[in-house]
Amino acid sequence: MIEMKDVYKTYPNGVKAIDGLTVKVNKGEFVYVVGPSGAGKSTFIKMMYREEKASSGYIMVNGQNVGELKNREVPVFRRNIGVVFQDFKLLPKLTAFENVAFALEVIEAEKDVIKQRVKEVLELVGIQGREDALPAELSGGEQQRLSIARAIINNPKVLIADEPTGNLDPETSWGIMDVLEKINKNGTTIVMATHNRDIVNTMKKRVIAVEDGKIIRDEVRGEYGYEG
Ligand SMILES: Nc1ncnc2c1ncn2[C@@H]1O[C@H](COP(=O)(O)OP(=O)(O)OP(=O)(O)O)[C@@H](O)[C@H]1O
Repeated sequence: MIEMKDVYKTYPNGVKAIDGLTVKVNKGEFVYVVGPSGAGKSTFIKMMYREEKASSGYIMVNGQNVGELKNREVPVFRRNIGVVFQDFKLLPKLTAFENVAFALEVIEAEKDVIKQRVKEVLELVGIQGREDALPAELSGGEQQRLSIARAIINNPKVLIADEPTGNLDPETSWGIMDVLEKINKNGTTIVMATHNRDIVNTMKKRVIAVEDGKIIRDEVRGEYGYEG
């Protein structure tokens, strides 16, 4: 599903963010990526959806060699990858419905299909009935649910989340984790970078710890493992 081999990433300013990384994530897994600030977590996961290009090494995602993708092939490649961010990145002038429908309009799905599918995903994430709300009219937790709905509208094989609970209080964060669990149970592979110790320690899933651009720990039922 996701495979990286001997991957390096140096940013144009000379920062070595990823320094020889090899890993495999199988279909249906739920993986936490942990590590100190600046360790390279975001860079690691951004390379999975070609937001950042590796400087060298081999990256395979959903059967596609990411390094060989031409720029014009990236949008189609990304249809099979949903992405969720800490700050939601919703379009502020569009309603909840429109934010989610957008990805289906791009692929010219029929109106009825769009309506039905948006209804399904809003229900799945638990914000049915809020179709007409603007993002600013939703709570932080609701906005994150909406951004998850947008990420899964195309039924992606992989969902990548970069600190999805980073802006949310603990109780709201648990609600988001329930939604991600449900999506994972439906067969979607999830990779989630997080600083949330409680969530990682409670959920007992695979934990990959990154430090100085390298994987220093990879455990099947791991713990967060950092103080503070
Ligand atoms: N676009 C960029 N240009 C230059 N350097 C960058 C860029 N993005 C990240 N870096 C640097 O690469 C290193 C790894 O950053 P990255 O964001 O991947 O870490 P992180 O583990 O996700 O950190 P955090 O937990 O704070 O989000 C850091 O030294 C960072 O300053």
